[in-house]
Amino acid sequence: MKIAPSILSADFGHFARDAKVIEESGAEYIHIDIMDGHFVDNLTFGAGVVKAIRKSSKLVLDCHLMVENPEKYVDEFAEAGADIMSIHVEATSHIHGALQKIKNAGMKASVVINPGTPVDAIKPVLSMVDQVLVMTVNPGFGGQKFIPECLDKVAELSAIKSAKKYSYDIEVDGGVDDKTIKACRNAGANVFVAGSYVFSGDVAERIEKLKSSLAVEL
Ligand SMILES: O=C(CO)[C@@H](O)[C@H](O)COP(=O)(O)O
Ligand SMILES: [Fe+2]
Repeated sequence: MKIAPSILSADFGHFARDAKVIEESGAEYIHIDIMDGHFVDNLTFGAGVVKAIRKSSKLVLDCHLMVENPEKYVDEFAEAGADIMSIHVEATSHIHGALQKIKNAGMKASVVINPGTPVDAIKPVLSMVDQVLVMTVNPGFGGQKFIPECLDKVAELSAIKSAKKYSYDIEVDGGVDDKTIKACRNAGANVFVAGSYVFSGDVAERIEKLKSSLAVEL
């Protein structure tokens, strides 16, 4: 089980400081949301910010690209120090090639599906990915309400993983807090992104609360 605080909800003027706080609070990943203003109606930052965070943290940098044609940026993110590169199946006509490019560049390859996209859309690439990210809100903004229907897809991916003996992690992203995290875990997720929940209080306390919610029996 891994907690991935999203720096989309952190202080944009103090990423290095907030990355340290995340690390000291016991989270396993730092989730970095890259948005291009085309694939989603929001603009954030690019590989330069990943490079800066890499200098101040040893944590796994879990980069979630909400950009059109993400294959164009693979080398740039690898050089910046990204560990995991998540790309949306809806954002490229060449999902297999793009994931292969990420693996060839030495990063973990992760495929993402939006709330309106079925698991069928990524079945052909499930044997090759390190992680599947199931969006539990529509991408673009932090602080949105969790969409519980997305958990059926988490359960479906978990069943496929067991049946085919695949080894991908299942990550959920959007509206995750100390309550919704339990339903995500029960459906089969093992990586949990949380932005507004973690940063709207004491970061260490909130991460601890997420971890203790996960420790409660199924
Ligand atoms: O990818 C995204 C949003 O598109 C996320 O990673 C958000 O940053 C999650 O924020 P919360 O829903 O946890 O506030
Ligand atoms: Fe994200």
